[in-house]
Amino acid sequence: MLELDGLRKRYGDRVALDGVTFSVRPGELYGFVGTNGAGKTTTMRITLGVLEPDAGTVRYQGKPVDSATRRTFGYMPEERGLYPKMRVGDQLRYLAELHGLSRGDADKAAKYWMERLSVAERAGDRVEALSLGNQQRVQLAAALVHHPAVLVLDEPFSGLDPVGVDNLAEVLRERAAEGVPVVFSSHQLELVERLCDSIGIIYRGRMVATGTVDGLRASRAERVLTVGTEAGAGWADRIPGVVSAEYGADGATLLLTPEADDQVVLDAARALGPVREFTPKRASLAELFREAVADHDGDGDGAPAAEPEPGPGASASGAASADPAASAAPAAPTEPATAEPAPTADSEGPTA
Ligand SMILES: Nc1ncnc2c1ncn2[C@@H]1O[C@H](COP(=O)(O)OP(=O)(O)OP(=O)(O)O)[C@@H](O)[C@H]1O
Repeated sequence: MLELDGLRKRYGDRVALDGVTFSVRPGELYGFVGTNGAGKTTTMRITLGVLEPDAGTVRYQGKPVDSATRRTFGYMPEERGLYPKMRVGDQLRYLAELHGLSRGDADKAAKYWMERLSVAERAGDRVEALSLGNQQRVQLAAALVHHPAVLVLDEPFSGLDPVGVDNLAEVLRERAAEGVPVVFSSHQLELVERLCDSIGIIYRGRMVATGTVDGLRASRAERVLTVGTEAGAGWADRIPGVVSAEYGADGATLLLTPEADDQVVLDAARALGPVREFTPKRASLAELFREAVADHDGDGDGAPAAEPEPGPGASASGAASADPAASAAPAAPTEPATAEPAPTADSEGPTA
């Protein structure tokens, strides 16, 4: 199990993380979602030891994570970053060897992941000659090539075409099925809802919700029910637990408290005539996300607070989409895929 416990981080005066706690079980696919600037990248960088927290611990299998354990993790950083001048196949073999694979195993693993992620034809090309989407696939291969025990991926789906999205979703499901804890961040909430066992929502450096989507649905403040009936307006107004009701020609849309007994509502409607429809509305993750964020929004306007501009000295690497439901464009590669030293042969290393 991967456990993040009470992570805190400030950048100057800005509190980026304010006690981030969640855990990812073996075999669990965990979707980490949040508004821009909420703290996802900071959390992931701390998990991989690229950044030190001011407080808090990251544990794997019950022990604080050290650099040896981190070498067994697969990480896809938000800032991307492959060696632009290095050829795709050489790069993957090199990274696999850096993580301890023998030359032969590194070669096999590089070939396997280039096939799986559909970049095998580009094995001999320099990374800089690839389209951004294909660079992204190579970046994913780089995170996967050493058979990681844990996967931490910062917006792995951004910039992929629909085939690439499906391909990666299948790979992540497979890794999870083999018992790997997988955590990834994304602004594509429909995808996260479809794919993930558990979800964490971070807002302004705090976890505002975590659990399964069904669990989050069950704990929401209100439920929505559509009732198809010819009973006239006002029939549901006095039913205990009905917060509000909207009446139309085909029936009513009711807002219920979590404790309300929907069977009481059904009985009341049936007493007035036939009921043709009785449908609880399932909240989408996008709706749950907006509610969770609005509940924790200090200005009380129900809309997510805008991310303030970074202060002097802030990194520009947080560039991403402006909307939680939109996908981010991948950044140009700038740094190596791991926190390892730059290669010495056949490469000029990462550009600054
Ligand atoms: N190097 C830095 N220096 C100063 N402030 C920083 C730095 N990196 C991040 N921050 C700030 O910390 C907060 C969290 O940023 P972080 O990049 O972790 O958010 P995020 O959830 O990954 O955002 P996005 O979805 O936009 O990628 C933001 O307020 C950001 O401006």
